[in-house]
Amino acid sequence: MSTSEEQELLGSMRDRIDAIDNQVLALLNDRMEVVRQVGELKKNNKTVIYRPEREKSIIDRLAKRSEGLLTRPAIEAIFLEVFAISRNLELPEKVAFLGPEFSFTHQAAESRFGALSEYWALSSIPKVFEAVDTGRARFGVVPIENNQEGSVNETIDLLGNYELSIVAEVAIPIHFALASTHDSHHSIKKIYSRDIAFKQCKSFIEETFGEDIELVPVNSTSKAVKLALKEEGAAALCPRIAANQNRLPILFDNVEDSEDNFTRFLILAKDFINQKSGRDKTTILAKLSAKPGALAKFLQDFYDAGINLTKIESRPAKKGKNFKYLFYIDFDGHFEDENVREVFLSHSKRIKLLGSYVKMC
Ligand SMILES: C=C(O[C@@H]1C=C(C(=O)O)C=C[C@H]1O)C(=O)O
Repeated sequence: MSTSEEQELLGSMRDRIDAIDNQVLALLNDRMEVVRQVGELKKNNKTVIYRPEREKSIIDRLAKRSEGLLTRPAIEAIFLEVFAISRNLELPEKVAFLGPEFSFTHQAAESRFGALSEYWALSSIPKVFEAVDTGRARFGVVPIENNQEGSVNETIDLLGNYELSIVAEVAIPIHFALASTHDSHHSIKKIYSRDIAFKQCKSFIEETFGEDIELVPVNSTSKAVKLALKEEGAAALCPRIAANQNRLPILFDNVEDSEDNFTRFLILAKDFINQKSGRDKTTILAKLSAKPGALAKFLQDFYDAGINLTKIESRPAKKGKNFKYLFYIDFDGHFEDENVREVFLSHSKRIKLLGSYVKMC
């Protein structure tokens, strides 16, 4: 094919793409008009805007129906953004998250609430709880666990102290980059980062720098980037996006020890109840008496009801000198499922329901 024929073919294919885009745009506008009407209805009924179980059922249906090149993750990526824009149109809702900007929590929040939502970076997990509790933010996003390092105890304890609900969970892969103004690691004498990042990149640091390196923990990877930008001989271990946003060159990318490094985040709201989606997870806090066998009996009731527990974590109740414990428990199912209701009924005084939500992990 000659160059001019190729140009002509490319031109006609691009014309087809333009025509299809016109249709996609018109259809999206039609969709948004219906969404706006749903929003009106919800406002009149004072019902919640965000319905994760409905969004999941749309993606399930479309993934099953798709006959073209789009895979389920591709459909999910496109439609999660469409939903986020829809919700923003129904009612703009502020999303607080554990900052700073471009933190992993920010990435988790954006994966659910899209590019157009109003975000609010807060400097600590308690501040995110407080913002949602006082109504200054409609949603809060906080980390709950990393699959290499375990639970974020601060989040578990705060779930016990506040009356907030878990609306949804999000897991995102965690990748770290080593960024510095120096173009050789031999010039680097000091690395700034969060404590947890040093732990997750331990082998890389040892193999690259040996003993000859100072690791300086700071509160956030963004702060690490800012310090590394200013200081001679310094580097930051940070999310790639944090380095890029601050124009700090990346020397090594994906330096985490495990390729299988994920962090799970919770989306919190006040006065929020999810309807059943068919694939749900429920989280509770259980306060058990300090009698022998109390935990065994409690867990036996879940087993007898055919409920699959997916996580159990004990936390000190932090009261008195007799060392009582609270148990943070995740299990498959929705609080309205018959078998779950029965277990809840027989332990009503011991259980605090934190939420039932679409199981994503
Ligand atoms: C439009 C709705 O509100 C939100 C937006 C959705 C959408 O764009 O399809 C789906 C569920 C809700 O999170 C709805 O509830 O149907």
